[in-house]
Amino acid sequence: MNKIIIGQHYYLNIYTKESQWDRPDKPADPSGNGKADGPEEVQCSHLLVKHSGSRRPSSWREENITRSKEEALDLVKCICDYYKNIFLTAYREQIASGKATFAELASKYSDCSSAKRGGDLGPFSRGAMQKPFEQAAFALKVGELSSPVHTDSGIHIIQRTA
Ligand SMILES: O=C(O)CN(Cc1ccccc1)C(=O)c1nc(-c2ccccc2)[nH]c1C(=O)O
Repeated sequence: MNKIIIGQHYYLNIYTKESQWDRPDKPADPSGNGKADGPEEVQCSHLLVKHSGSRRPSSWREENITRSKEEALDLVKCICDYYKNIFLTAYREQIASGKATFAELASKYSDCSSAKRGGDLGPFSRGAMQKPFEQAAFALKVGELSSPVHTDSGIHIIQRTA
């Protein structure tokens, strides 16, 4: 039987109407979809760099991918820095079109078949992608760029677009 202590504060989630004694460790989700654990669906673009340890070390760019995992990580970091540098130094109108910059990089360098669509993967829910990719994608805010994400397919940079 829970003890009621007169005068002790409790916390009410005004969206889900749930109450709790402990102070919440993250803001309530205003979308009111009843789940405090973020959006149900996100849309992302990504740039995949495969390596010799990838599950399928082949792509539209290169029939037989032999670069090492370390070389792939260096490449991803270099593309990431290049993109962030353009993004940060660009004027407001160019930042508004920053997505096009990401799409250009993905269409040039990504080993994923989505390169033809500037890396766009379309909207997806939890359970659709490899776990490391899903965790990173759902932790991004719209417009944000991930750090390098490792999956069985290779190493990704992910940009959440919606
Ligand atoms: O991992 C594998 O065994 C082979 N795959 C999976 C795959 C292959 C073709 C189309 C889509 C996915 C890939 O290597 C792969 N994974 C992705 C991928 C991984 C995570 C998120 C989005 C795409 N793209 C590709 C691709 O060739 O185009």
